[in-house]
Amino acid sequence: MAIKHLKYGKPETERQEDDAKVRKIVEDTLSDIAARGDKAVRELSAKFDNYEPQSFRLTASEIEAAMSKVSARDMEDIRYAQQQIRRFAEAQRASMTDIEIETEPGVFLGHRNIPVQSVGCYVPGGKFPMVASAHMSVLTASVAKVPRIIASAPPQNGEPHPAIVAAMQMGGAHEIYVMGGMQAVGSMALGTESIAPVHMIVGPGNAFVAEAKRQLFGRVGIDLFAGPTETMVIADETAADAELCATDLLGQAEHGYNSPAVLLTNSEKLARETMAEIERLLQILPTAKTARASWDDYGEVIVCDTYDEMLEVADDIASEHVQVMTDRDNWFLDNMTCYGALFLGPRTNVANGDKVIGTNHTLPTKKAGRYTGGLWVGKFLKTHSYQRIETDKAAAEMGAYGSRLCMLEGFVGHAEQCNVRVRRYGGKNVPYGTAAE
Ligand SMILES: NC(=O)c1ccc[n+]([C@@H]2O[C@H](COP(=O)([O-])OP(=O)(O)OC[C@H]3O[C@@H](n4cnc5c(N)ncnc54)[C@H](O)[C@@H]3O)[C@@H](O)[C@H]2O)c1
Ligand SMILES: [Zn+2]
Repeated sequence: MAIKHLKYGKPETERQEDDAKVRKIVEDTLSDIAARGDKAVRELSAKFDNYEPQSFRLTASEIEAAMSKVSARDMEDIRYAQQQIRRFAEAQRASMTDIEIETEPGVFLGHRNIPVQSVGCYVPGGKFPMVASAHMSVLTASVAKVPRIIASAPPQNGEPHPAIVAAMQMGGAHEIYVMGGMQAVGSMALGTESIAPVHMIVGPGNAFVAEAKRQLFGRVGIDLFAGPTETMVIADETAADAELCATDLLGQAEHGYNSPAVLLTNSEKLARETMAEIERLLQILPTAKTARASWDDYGEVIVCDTYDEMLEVADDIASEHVQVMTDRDNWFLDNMTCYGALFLGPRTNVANGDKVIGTNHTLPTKKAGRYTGGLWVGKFLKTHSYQRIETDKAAAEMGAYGSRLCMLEGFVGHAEQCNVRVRRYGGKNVPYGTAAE
């Protein structure tokens, strides 16, 4: 087995120190919002976004005014993207059905999928106004029929971003706020004098946003841990070249200063050519400053001997995005178990997934792909079970088993819940505090 690193990112210990700093800042901020509500939110907004509006919530006429600034071409593109996302989300919704079966004569068990009743969708917009995140969260919640969908994005130069407002409104948001980062997530989850709290917070964001959601989990639901973007390219010489690999790595490294980009290949030649191509592109990419920081601190190049080794490394890293360009893309689809989403073959790419193709772009980071997939309509649905017994005979029979199994554990009160049914519906005399025969 030979797995060789041609380039390493920051060591794990340094990454953990960064995480600890973020954890502390978020903890203090959330306590402050819980204690001082709107006042705290106002101060944070002034400090981080230089934004102090009358109200953080947009009125109907402010929404209309913002939307009127969006060009017809942009509106049409947003509509197209939302159509693709809706189509796929509706098909996924249809895959989840309510069920009811008769497990024994007269015994009925079922489940119902019930929408979360209120959600807060965070749409990031610090570095880039992420219009697409509005489709991913708001529109998907609409397909799930969530009755109250509120959405928030940071201001851009002191104003709501027109295209984000349009995407939120077209996606079906019922309330639109202009708040950024931790203060948006914190106020929607905890509630303030002016914002009624929600039951669940969804959407991606920077390290502070992701950490705020993590800390709020329990008090509210969250979709998943979706922090700074990560990308992995799995490539061999048969399907990819240095230009494709380098472009796909830098395309996602530009998200911020802390976006891991990993090349995994079985060709040292392709690896070295890609590294050279990355240096060339970093001279001309207009967003090279952040892409360079990410590549220097978090970029990795790993060369394996075999496809099995590549699979093992890929599952271990569990990257958010995995672009596969090999002679066996479907083999990776069949065998990979830990990742956010797969992008198969050289003809598609992560940017398609980010913006338009229809799969959700809110995906697990920091190895969360080991225990969850990305945001999808199912995350907005709660699956609740129920049971019903329709015959006296079934009540007495199930009750007798139940009674004995309760007594096996010493639960006399539980057993009596069963016994009273055995007596009433089965006509049997089960003395109080004993197991039914
Ligand atoms: N995992 C996913 O599914 C996914 C999808 C899309 C985007 N992303 C990630 O979302 C992130 C978006 O980050 P962003 O920063 O551009 O936007 P953001 O909206 O997440 O954060 C911006 C806000 O952070 C606050 N802020 C600014 N400086 C701060 C500081 N020093 N401390 C605390 N808060 C501060 C401000 O209120 C600002 O409005 C990127 O890292 C991107 O990779 C992830
Ligand atoms: Zn992206």
